[in-house]
Amino acid sequence: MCQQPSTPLLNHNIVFYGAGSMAEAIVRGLINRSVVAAGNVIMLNRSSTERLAELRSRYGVLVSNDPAHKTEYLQNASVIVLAMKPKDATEALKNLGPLLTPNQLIISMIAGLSIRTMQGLLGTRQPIVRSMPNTSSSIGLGATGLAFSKEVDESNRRLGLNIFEAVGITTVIDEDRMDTLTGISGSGPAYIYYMMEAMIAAGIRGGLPLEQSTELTVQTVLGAARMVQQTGEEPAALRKKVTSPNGSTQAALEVLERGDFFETVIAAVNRCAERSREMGSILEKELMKDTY
Ligand SMILES: NC(=O)C1=CN([C@@H]2O[C@H](COP(=O)(O)OP(=O)(O)OC[C@H]3O[C@@H](n4cnc5c(N)ncnc54)[C@H](O)[C@@H]3O)[C@@H](O)[C@H]2O)C=CC1
Ligand SMILES: O=C(O)[C@@H]1CCC=N1
Repeated sequence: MCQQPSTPLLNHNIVFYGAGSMAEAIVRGLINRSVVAAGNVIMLNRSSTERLAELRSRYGVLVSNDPAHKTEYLQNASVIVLAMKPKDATEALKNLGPLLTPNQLIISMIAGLSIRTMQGLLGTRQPIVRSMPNTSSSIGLGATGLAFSKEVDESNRRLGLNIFEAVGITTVIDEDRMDTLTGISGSGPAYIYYMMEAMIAAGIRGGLPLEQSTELTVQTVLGAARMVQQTGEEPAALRKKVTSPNGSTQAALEVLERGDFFETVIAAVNRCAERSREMGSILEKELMKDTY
C-alpha cells in the first residue's frame, strides 16, 4: 500500500499533531503520491499506542505518544499540522507555543479556529496556514481551502499549497469565507454519502440486492460528478437532459421539491458554517478568559 518515494517533492520534517482520520487521509495521500518520504513524517497522538502502531505499519511513518519524544519532534519540525479536534486545541496550542521558533510553519485543519485565536493561544506571531481539507484527500481527490496569516512568506505559502495540491485541488480564500467553505467542501462529502445511503436503501426496498444497489448508486454519483467536470455544462442543464417532460425523473424531482430539497441543502450548508463559527467563538472565548 505504501510506496516509498525515490525523490520526494518536499524535504521537510512534517509533524501531524493528532493522528486521527483527517491526519491519516492527508498522510496517505502524501506518501502514496511520493510527495514526502515516510521517514520525514511524524504522527503524534495523545494516547492510543495501537492506533500509532497501525499508522506506522501502514505508511512507514515515525510515530509517538511519549511526551518527551513528542516535545523533541515538535521542536525539530519544519511544519506542524494541527489535526486534533477543536475541543483539544486550546490545551495543545498553549503547550506548543513555548516550544516554537519563529520560522516553524503551523498548518491548522481545525474547523472554526481562526488564525488570530491560534496566535493568541500560541502566544507567538507564528506563520500560520489555516486549511479546510476533506477526507477525499486520502485518494488524491480532496478539495482544500487555504488562508494565510500575514507572517507566511512566499516559500511557506508554496509549501502549504504543495502539501494540499498533492492530495487534490486547492483554493486560496479570505479567512472570513472559511466557514462557508467548510459547509460546502469540508463537510460536503457527508451530505453526498447520506444521499447515497438513501438511494441504496431505496434500491433495497425496491428489491435490488445490496451489492447491485450500492454499485449502481456509486457509479451514478461518480458519473454525475464527472459529467459536470468533463462537459463543462451547468448541473441544472445536465439535470434537464435527464428529465423528460412528464416522465419518471420529473415525478421524482417533484417529490424532492415537495420536501424542499434545494432549500434544505442550503440550510444545511448554512448551519454547518454557523456551527463552524460557533466552535471558533468558543475557542476565542477560552483565549479571552486567559487574557483578562
Ligand atoms: N474529518 C473530517 O472530515 C475533517 C476534519 N477536519 C478537522 O480535523 C481535525 C481532526 O479531525 P478528525 O481527524 O476527524 O478527528 P479524530 O478524532 O479522528 O482525530 C483527532 C486526533 O487527535 C488526537 N489528539 C487530541 N489531542 C491531542 C494532543 N494534545 N496531542 C496529540 N494528539 C491529540 C486524538 O487522540 C485523535 O486521535 C478536527 O479539528 C476537524 O475539525 C477538517 C476537515 C475535514
Ligand atoms: O465535522 C466537523 O466538525 C469536521 C469539519 C469538516 C468536516 N468535519
